[in-house]
Amino acid sequence: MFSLFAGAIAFVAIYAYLIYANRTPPPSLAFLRGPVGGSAILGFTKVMRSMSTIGVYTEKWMNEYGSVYQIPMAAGMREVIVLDPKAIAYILAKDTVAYKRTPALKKVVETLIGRGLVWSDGDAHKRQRKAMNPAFSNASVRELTPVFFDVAFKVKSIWDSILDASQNGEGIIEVQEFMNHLTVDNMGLAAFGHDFDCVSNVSSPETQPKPPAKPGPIDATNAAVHEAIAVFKAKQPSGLSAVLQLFIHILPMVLNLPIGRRTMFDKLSDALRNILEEVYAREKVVTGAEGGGEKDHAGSTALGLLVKVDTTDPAAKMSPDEVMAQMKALLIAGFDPPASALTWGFIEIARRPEVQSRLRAEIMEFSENNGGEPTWDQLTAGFPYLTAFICEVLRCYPSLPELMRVAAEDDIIPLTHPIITSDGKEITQVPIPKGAYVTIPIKCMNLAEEFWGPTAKEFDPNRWLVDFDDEVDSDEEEARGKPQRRVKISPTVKEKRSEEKKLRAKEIQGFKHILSFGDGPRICLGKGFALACFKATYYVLVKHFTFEFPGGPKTELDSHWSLLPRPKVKGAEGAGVPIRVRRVED
Ligand code: HEM
Repeated sequence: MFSLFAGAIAFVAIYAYLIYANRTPPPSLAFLRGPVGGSAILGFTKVMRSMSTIGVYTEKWMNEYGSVYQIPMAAGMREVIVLDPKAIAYILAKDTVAYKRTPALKKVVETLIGRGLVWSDGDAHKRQRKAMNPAFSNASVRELTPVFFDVAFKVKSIWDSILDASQNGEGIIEVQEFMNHLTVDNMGLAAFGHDFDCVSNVSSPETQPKPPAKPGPIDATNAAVHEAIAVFKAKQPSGLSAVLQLFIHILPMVLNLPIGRRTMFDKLSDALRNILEEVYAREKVVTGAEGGGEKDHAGSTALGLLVKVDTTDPAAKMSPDEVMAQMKALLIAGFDPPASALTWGFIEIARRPEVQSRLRAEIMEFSENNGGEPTWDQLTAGFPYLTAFICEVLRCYPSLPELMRVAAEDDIIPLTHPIITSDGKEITQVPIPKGAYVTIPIKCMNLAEEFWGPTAKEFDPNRWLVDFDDEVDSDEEEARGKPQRRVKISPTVKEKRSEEKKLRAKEIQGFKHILSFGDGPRICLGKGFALACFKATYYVLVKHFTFEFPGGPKTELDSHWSLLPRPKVKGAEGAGVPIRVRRVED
């Protein structure tokens, strides 16, 4: 009886504290303005993290309170939202040292991936990044580009057999599922030198005719990864899991509860550990690390390179656990974001016939003039419309909608434009107290009218067709030497573009002024890898097939959470994106 009474008192006290904490910012952040209210317990967590409203309120509040403001989140926690380009560049430049992953995020990474590059900070991060960079350099991606074409052609041949087996030469193909499998095969072959053989084993949903069965049993290692991807794709967090995740930042131990997603992570982790141990052991033998072997194979894949680092450079030495964590990170980071972005690209292709025709025209023109598939240099220096299309996919659909960091020390953040404090003063720098949670809302920065103008929310690859001479990045610079292909620009488009050049988006750092790959020391390691894979995949599949939604271009979309947010067609099973595919007529 007494314990019941004590429990009730404790509950009321915690509830009252949460209400109080949500109403009053801590003194160190009280100078920042921001929205008040929200739910007593959750603050604004729900609107900030819900798929349908992510970015929407962030932009509205930026217009109201300026480019740095604070909001109450779950259980009295406060987040400082930063939408100032200079401030973002500053924070991300000091990433891993003055700004670090939050304890909750570290816990997620540790649970799912292990204590490798993605988990580490400071010097440990620098050391591991240095060891991994060469495997993802332009020179490596140039070598790997034929792998991306091979995997795309594998998808093509399966789609051909699906269309051959159909009555009317068309098929409703679950494109997201194929993109999941394609990205895993790309990672396996390019990074580990291992064929996971996922593309040939896409399960056949009822919407598509069965491709001819592949003879022979599936290798046990590959079966494990196929199963993990299937779980991953189908699993939506349960209601309880979704609620608990709102509290992850204050109670990281909720991750240890045996809720649906944790079980899914464990399964994925186990499958990956088995696969990677096998690949690691094999690679060690091949590279001669365990006596004899074909030493020249070392360095040909990311794994080969890591094993070589492991054995030849004591300063850069990585522990076996670190190597394992890197491999898991590569498989997960190299699978989920690119599969999601590729799928978004096919969604836009299916609902915008004009974009689809223009992409195909550019690809056909190259094919007719050159024959064969383009090299990495040709993909990088040419194909302006394909490049613009990919930039627009990345801008509109960033796989990570936001980055969150915790300040490891007191700091002062510079601003591009001043903000007004809660007592009406104008400030050009923002003091950030140690321990403050700082959020960089990637999706909002990519889509805010403040930076991208009145058409910010529209999917329009044309916005990227400025003179590429102004917008050279290092890849394009390197690929020069070949004649540049130019797009003919009409006077109206020219005028529109010169307006766009004045847009504040130019103030944003990161890849082509978008933050989808992050920035600073943690900028996406696989950026070049992803871009080459996207270009090869669209080149092959858009050249040979047409895409349309069975329900027409206005087909409604919904969202699905696996690890990261994924698109789905409203009402479709799991993360389903069924698209009607036909062969391109000669
Ligand atoms: C559309 C494709 C991709 C997107 C949008 C994307 C996005 C990102 C972002 C935003 C980060 C920074 C995370 C942070 O600062 O907390 C990141 C880091 C990373 N990405 Fe990617 N990524 C993509 C593809 C890839 C691929 C294909 C690979 C592997 C080949 C990869 C490997 C990594 C790794 C290892 C990191 C961690 C880097 C570090 O902590 O130093 N990513 N990615």
